[in-house]
Amino acid sequence: MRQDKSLISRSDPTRDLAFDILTGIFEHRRMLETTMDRSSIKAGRDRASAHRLAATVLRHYGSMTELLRPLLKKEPPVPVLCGLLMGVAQLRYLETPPHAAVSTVVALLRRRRLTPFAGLANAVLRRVAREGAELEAGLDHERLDIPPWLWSAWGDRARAIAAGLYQEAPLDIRLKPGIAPPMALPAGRDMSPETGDDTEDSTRDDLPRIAPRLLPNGSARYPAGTRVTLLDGFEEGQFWVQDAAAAMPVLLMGAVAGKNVIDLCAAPGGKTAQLASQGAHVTAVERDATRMRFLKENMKRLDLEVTCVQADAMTWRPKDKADMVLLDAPCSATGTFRRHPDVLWVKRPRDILSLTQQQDRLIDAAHEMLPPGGTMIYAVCSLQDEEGPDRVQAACARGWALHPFTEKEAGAMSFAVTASGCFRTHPGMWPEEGGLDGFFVARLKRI
Ligand SMILES: C[S@@+](CC[C@H](N)C(=O)[O-])C[C@H]1O[C@@H](n2cnc3c(N)ncnc32)[C@H](O)[C@@H]1O
Repeated sequence: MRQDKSLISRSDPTRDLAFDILTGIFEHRRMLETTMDRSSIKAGRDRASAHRLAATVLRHYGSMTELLRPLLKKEPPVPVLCGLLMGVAQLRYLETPPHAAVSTVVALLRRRRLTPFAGLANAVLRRVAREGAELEAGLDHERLDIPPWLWSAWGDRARAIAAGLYQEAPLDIRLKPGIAPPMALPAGRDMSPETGDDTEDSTRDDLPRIAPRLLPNGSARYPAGTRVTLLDGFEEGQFWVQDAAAAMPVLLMGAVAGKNVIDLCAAPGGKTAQLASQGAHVTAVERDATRMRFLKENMKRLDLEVTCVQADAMTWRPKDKADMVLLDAPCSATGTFRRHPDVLWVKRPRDILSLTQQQDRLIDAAHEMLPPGGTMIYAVCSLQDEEGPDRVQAACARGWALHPFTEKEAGAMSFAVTASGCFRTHPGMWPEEGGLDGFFVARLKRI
């Protein structure tokens, strides 16, 4: 295949940013959003395309690495592998024309002072372009695309969970009571094809709109890629972003109107908004100053009144005991891999241990915020037993009793109620409705 010289010299913000994201993850364990935030590339279309390319590599990382194995005499340096994987992703999944997929990666490696590997990349990617289907035959994608430590930790749930990896997550919102969900612009039609900037309002007004899907738990669901800030009613504070599974901890609290609820670990405030919009008197506690600022901005946009406390929930105590505590604890977030496929490759087993220690301390702190008989809802967006059922079991030896959920309480998601009465979802569930994030929720009563 002839190399296109014009592509070699041209700048390529999409692939540059995707490469920075991937090397950030695999060389420095830096989360994808951190690289996006730091990037000087600002055009919306470049950022969206870079995100899509990097996320495609992350979703297929294991199987694409395996596909490359017979074509490489030895393991290449990490940045070279990242470049090669970008090429394979474009060839196998993104329908990029082969000459463009190959030449742009070769050009990228040259720009990044990896010229000695340009010939290798050219030869390897040309073979993938020709023989990709045969090279891929027989690979167990689900098994390979989940890091081995997570696959074994998920046990017999692993294959079902992994099935959720290949579907980009939709956009879910929750609406304030009495508000109808707005129509949306089709994803990708909201930016100018020339500049990548947001389209003018007047241009947008001419585009056709699509209706959301109304989920049985009251969430409204839009196709992946829909931009929430462009939905009518966003500025007016009529709704907020929240995955359908993330809405369940508050829905499982039952009637909260008029109750004093302490919302521990509250930012950016999805659950705070749910509680406040249902009439609870909410005290939102958040340790991180920047995240607390987001929470306050969100409550202002939504016109919801909430008492905000910037403090460490491990040491902060309320003047009066609460009627209920919601503890949405910091966790590994492995349940969010559809939206954040980087969690799979950034998190390590040792992170789990440190998180479980924090979770236990926060559960103990919540104990002191409730009267005897008071209820805490414990939630994590983690798929790990250590952060879910094991924490509940440990709490039951320290002054708590599990108060099981009934299937009726879980409504349309009764399938997620476990034998012990906890609530547990994973990304492979509810495929007919477009999938769910992974969440674990338990109701504990202070003894
Ligand atoms: C899973 S997120 C919470 C999501 C939030 N409940 C929502 O629904 O939008 C966990 C939050 O806990 C905060 N956090 C972690 N440790 C904390 C602590 N010791 N005290 C208070 N907040 C903490 C983090 O800064 C983060 O914002």
